[in-house]
Amino acid sequence: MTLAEILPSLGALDPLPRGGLWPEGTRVGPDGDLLVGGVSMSGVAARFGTPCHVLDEPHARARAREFRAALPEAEVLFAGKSSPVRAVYRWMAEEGLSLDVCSAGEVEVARAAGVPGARVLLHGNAKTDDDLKAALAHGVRRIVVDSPAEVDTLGALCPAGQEVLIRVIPGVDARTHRAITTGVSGQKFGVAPEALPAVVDRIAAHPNLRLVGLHCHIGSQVGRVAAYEEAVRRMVSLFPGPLTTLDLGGGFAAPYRPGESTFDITGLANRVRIALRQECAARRLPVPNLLIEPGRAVIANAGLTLYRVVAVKPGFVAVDGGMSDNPRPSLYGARYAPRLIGRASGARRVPTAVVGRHCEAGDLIAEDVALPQDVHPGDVLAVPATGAYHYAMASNYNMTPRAAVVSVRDGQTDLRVRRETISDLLRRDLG
Ligand SMILES: Cc1ncc(COP(=O)(O)O)c(C=O)c1O
Ligand SMILES: N[C@@H](CCCC[NH3+])C(=O)O
Repeated sequence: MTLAEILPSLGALDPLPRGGLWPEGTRVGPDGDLLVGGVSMSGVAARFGTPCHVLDEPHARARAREFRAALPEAEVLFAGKSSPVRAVYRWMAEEGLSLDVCSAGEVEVARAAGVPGARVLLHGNAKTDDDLKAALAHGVRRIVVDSPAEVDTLGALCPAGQEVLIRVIPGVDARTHRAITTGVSGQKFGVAPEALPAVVDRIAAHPNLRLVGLHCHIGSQVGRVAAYEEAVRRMVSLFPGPLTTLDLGGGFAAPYRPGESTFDITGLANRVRIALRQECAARRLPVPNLLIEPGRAVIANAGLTLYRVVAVKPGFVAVDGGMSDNPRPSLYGARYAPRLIGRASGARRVPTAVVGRHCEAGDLIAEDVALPQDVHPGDVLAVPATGAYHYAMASNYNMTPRAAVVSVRDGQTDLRVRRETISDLLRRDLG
């Protein structure tokens, strides 16, 4: 069936697709409004303005618990870069997750959220002295060394006994977008297997550093469980001797459009657990503590973004945000599934491109989505799956103030990050 054949058969209130795209418990009201966490989304748009990022707190917490339940023997670290919001770091810590950060800024969000350094791990391919100093000042327990030279820089700054891991390139192709494929040679992260022994020796020779394990991260928006199994086997084969820690990184995929599936966390747990035991037994190594660093798979589908329609042309609906709050279409060719909220429409559904307000033809959010033909300026659109790497990667392109972040739960709304103002932006411009 083609889209054109399906469109006229849809009713005035299109059902929400199943499968984890929207936060758990999201409902369509009889008036076409969308209720998330018991809160009216058109009400949120009216009260907080648009664009507005909304996070469903119970959904985020439930996904965090799911990871812990699937891998009770592992330490689950929330990838803080995916949603550097104090409340989110706090929820994750309350659910028993640790935190992975990669900059002084993320360390400070962790500190402000009350996440103790003992539960934080720092990584990054080009950590500045400021990043390292911020981490050490907060007592960050583990730091992932990404290059040979970093051993000396870190060793000179840190106290005796600093726990370190080494990020290694496992040579596993995650088969995701090239810009976020990080487990193969020819990209900037980690130490090649052949360079590993020299880095191990350099750490061993440093009085302040204590090597506890190896780290890898094969990429992001990875759908294949088998890629992680492969990574476990490769990583254990690279162990220079018994180590207490194997950090497999994150990257577990999230659905962005109807029909895409939620990552199989239980499948991951089973296959990784077996691979780890087998590989360690074969090499007569003790089984190390397993660490994983999910970001997107925890928080992406807890989030949605509300936009107001500003302009309409045949085939196009333009909204009051775009690549400044969502650079993912331009970076990775990502596409989303917006829906009209706030009113029911019986108008014919027509294939529509939802585009942003920025000065580039590539500034689009969705192509070929079935929207009612009568969508007009002032309408509100809701876009699911925006909880990860949206607020985190927002920019001020075209001097656009960044959007607010609001969280909802049990009918309650909390403003977590206030909307930026043009005065905020001008204050930095000293003339
Ligand atoms: C080292 C590391 N860990 C964890 C993550 C989290 O990735 P994701 O949000 O895709 O789970 C990233 C980002 O890809 C990363 O670079
Ligand atoms: N920012 C990317 C993923 C990179 C994750 C960080 N290593 C995204 O939105 O898909």
